[in-house]
Amino acid sequence: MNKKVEVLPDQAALVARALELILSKINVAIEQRGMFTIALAGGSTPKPLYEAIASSNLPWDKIHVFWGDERYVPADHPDSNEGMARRAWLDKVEIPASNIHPMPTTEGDPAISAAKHEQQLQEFFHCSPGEFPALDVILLGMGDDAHTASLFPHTEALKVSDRLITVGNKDGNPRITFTYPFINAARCVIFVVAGANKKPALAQVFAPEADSSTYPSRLIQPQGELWWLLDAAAGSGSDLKKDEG
Ligand SMILES: O=C1O[C@H](COP(=O)(O)O)[C@@H](O)[C@H](O)[C@H]1O
Repeated sequence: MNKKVEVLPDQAALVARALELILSKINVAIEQRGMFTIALAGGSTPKPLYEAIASSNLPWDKIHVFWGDERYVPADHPDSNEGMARRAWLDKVEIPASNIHPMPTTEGDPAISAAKHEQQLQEFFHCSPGEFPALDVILLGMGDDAHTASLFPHTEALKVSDRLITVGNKDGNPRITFTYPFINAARCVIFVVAGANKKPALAQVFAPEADSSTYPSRLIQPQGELWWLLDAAAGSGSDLKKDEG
């Protein structure tokens, strides 16, 4: 793993740096493999980043978009991660509909939806059950409880290591989420974290010893690059262990 930590002065600088990094990964992936695959985060932090990506002139037909987690609601629900990304980015650009790969959420049973998406991913990446394909970029946020994607503290999803997709649990409400080994198979994982409320969780995620079940973002140790992009409110003044690898 090659880990880099950057603390940016404010949210605008955070968005600009994340955009720069993603654009460079798009160029490399398309040059080397002819397409770029990215999984998006939900929540509030990435919205301005998605708006910035939408303003970029990109080869949309070569870009495939997935989600790292989803709330178990239809895409037109205000809580939907897919809905947020569509409004901020995907509805504004000429990306083919077949390049957008949302997590299914309308089957009435989250376990069925998770299994369906697992199969969709296996078909897209031409992989067998038990294989973990590598996305070019997985974008992640982190909650103030140190959850990432929908891998919440002390939930069953944290124990799932034989699948790409599982059912998450946020205070009794189901979510659909990438499993941690699937995230760890990525070529590049980028955390984008903003706000002073994330500071205590970050200190535990970066501590030499702490419990991964209590602080699930600790499980994210990808084979490829790991970037932690923090705004000053989240990252300044902390004794964060910086770059490794
Ligand atoms: O519920 C979620 O929260 C996390 C963190 O969101 P943020 O608004 O605090 O950045 C997010 O990464 C995840 O995708 C989302 O479903």
